[in-house]
Amino acid sequence: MRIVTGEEMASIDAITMNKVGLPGAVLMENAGRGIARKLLDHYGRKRRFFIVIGSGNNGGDGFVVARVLKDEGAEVQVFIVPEESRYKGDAKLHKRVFEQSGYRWKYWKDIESQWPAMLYETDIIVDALLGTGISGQVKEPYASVIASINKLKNEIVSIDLPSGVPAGSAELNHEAIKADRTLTLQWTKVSYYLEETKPYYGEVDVVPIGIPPNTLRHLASQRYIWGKNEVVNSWVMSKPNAHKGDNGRVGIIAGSEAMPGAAALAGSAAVRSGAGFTTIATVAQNVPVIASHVKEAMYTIFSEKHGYLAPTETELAAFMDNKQSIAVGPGLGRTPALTKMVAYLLVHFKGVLILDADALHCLKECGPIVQERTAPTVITPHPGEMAMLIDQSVSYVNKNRFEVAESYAEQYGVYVVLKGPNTIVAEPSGCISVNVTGNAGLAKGGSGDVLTGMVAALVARQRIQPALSSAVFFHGYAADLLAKQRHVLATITPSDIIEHLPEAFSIVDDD
Ligand SMILES: NC(=O)C1=CN([C@@H]2O[C@H](COP(=O)(O)OP(=O)(O)OC[C@H]3O[C@@H](n4cnc5c(N)ncnc54)[C@H](O)[C@@H]3O)[C@@H](O)[C@H]2O)[C@@H](O)CC1
Ligand SMILES: [K+]
Repeated sequence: MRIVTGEEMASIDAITMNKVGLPGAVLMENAGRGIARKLLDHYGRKRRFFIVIGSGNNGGDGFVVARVLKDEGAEVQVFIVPEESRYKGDAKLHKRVFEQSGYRWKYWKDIESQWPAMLYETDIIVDALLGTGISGQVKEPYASVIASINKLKNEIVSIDLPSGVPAGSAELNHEAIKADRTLTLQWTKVSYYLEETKPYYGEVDVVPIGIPPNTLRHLASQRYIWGKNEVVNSWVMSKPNAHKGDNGRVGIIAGSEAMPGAAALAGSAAVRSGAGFTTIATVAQNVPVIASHVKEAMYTIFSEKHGYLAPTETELAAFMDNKQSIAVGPGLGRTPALTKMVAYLLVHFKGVLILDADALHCLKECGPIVQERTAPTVITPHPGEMAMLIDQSVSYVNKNRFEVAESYAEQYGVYVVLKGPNTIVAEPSGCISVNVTGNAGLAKGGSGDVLTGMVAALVARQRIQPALSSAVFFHGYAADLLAKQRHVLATITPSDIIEHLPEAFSIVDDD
């Protein structure tokens, strides 16, 4: 399933009309009919609908919804916001079809004074005011209509996207409809995955409108959702006669004297995610405590300085030998020795190198080596770490997640796993996949260490992009499984996530 901006949606609509030959009025009929069907399925015919219609094609969809609901015997009132003369093209056509079907609309401004009382008797408000065609601040009379609707307690269902919310960005300096439910057309829009605009959408359901998939080849951007189907379809099953070496040799460099837990979580997650061999490199005093938690791992003791890892090049060279992937970072602390270690691994390690947590802070100094590296490099920043890497604020990163992840991945030739709600995986090619699993129970120290261990295990035996996207999926999916058992998300711990990985992985049925 793709994720699009308003401009991309308009260009695909145009290609469908002009190149494929499916008229816009048919797409609008499909859109309105699909939405009416969902409304009837969800709310039934006995509910009363109040449809508010704007002057663009989103309003045109509103006329189709109104006609189909009336055809089906539902109680519907229709109000248009602009002057009648403003309707053009397909919206004008469907306004006429609505009228010729014997149905009537009223001007919003004529009922404005009585509408709170009218709406008191109305169950559901359908918002067909503005769609993907909005530009800039919402102008009058739409701004006042939106503000009035938001004051009501009625259930609000938006067509395509909540009116006033831009499709492709989180630029929102004005009031927009706060929908309970959004029935989005054909594909979800970028703003649904951004922290600032997501809450406006409410629950989202996708309504196909008949755009042929081959039109997608005209899109330059590649953003898509990585869901259960993608995980299952891309999963490479273990061979029935596999031996340990076939399941990947994974190295985890983690844990200073004060932070043994980070190494235990990352190591344990790698083991639980099916790594054939997991070796944890840490300070000597950590080994007994970590080993009591991660019995299956092997241990390498690195030289240290004041409780922080400071390995020699010989120690690093020996550790790298034979490994498909190495993750560096959890619980290491930011020391000059860490920067040296990261630089050495970037140059000399030929497998997949995963840089997380403290190791990310070395990247600014190591930029040119990262660009020159030919083996795959993965970085797993949370928004704060990403902001540090590009010298921007966290709010800038949150508002521009797609662009930030994509441009960093392209500039440095790395895979970026930008964490947060709807974690993004950006490939060096610019291709982006978005995760839809997970919940607030994951917002805890240690949860990133678990993901790092999972990533290290999966990249060691699967292709890199599906491995990253699927690791993120399983991490969130385990949290979703736990959420079904617990009423309070706050009680979910990173260790619980590790324990639930077998249940999460069972969707790929790898016996
Ligand atoms: N043929 C098509 O292109 C299809 C489009 N569809 C619908 O059409 C929508 C896009 O249609 P449009 O491009 O006509 O745009 P919209 O319906 O989103 O709105 C554009 C209208 O709003 C006005 N407007 C723009 N910015 C504004 C602002 N800041 N404040 C107040 N008014 C503003 C414009 O003057 C124009 O009248 C989609 O969201 C979808 O609902 C669907 O019917 C499927 C087919
Ligand atoms: K809308």
